[in-house]
Amino acid sequence: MNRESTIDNKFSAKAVNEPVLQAEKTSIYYGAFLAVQDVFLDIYKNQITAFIGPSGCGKSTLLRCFNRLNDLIPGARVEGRISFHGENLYEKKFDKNIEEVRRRIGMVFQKPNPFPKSIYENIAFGARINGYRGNMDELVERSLQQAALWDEVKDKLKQSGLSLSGGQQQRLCIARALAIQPEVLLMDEPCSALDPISTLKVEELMHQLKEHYTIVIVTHNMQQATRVADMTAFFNAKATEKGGKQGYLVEFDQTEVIFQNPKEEATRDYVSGRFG
Ligand SMILES: Nc1ncnc2c1ncn2[C@@H]1O[C@H](COP(=O)(O)OP(=O)(O)OP(=O)(O)O)[C@@H](O)[C@H]1O
Repeated sequence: MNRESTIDNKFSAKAVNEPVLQAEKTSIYYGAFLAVQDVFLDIYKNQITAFIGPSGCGKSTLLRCFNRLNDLIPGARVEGRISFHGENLYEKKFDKNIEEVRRRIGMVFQKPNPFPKSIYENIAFGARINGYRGNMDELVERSLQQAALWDEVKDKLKQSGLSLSGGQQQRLCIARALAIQPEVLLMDEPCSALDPISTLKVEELMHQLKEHYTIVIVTHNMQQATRVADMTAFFNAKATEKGGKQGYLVEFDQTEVIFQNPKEEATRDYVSGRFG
């Protein structure tokens, strides 16, 4: 996508909202391998932004940069800028505060990964580590309510989180993320391990959560993107001379534009199921 059309898209969406996170000419490497190149993208407050595109185009790689989770991968490196409320997230100032970055920008993974602890402790543990001094019972209830799980677990808070169904475990992980009061939730294919009913529950939950949180979701499920996302970014990958693949952002716009009237032919082909 050329820079001008990115700017056009940016301005049309900016009129609606302010960006919380921004990628500006962001390229991400694993060692010498350039996985994603020159991404310009804004994530708007209280909106859901979906990343879609074929396997290996760098959706998860970019997502993990938004809370510096890629720092944990040896050899991973970011060029260009990622900013959070206008401040460069990769500045030294944030190096010392990386836990705070990840508290404010939480993450939910593909596979539900509750701690092997009680349902109650799954919520309380992180809050305690983050220095929460308020009423813990209230926080546990509030977080489970927000994650639309309270009614299902209120009578068994001492049971292991691992005793819950997959869909419940994922909502427990969302509750755990919410308990440390983030501003942003990054969700990497949060429903791919769930059955259709649990998937719909998580999607309903996302609609409720966006009133208070900004959400970015990586999804392979295009119906899911159309159901939940306000904005959608379509990524693709091109073959490199060395036989690898390099990801790039093709088009970023309001979800209905991406699915009904995209500007790029590649987007049209992908959303109509012609490749991917
Ligand atoms: N930890 C890593 N070390 C080295 N290369 C990696 C690592 N993680 C991802 N890659 C490479 O970076 C590229 C982008 O991968 P990424 O997982 O971000 O793509 P994706 O679009 O999320 O794919 P999928 O939809 O299959 O999850 C791929 O070529 C992948 O092999």
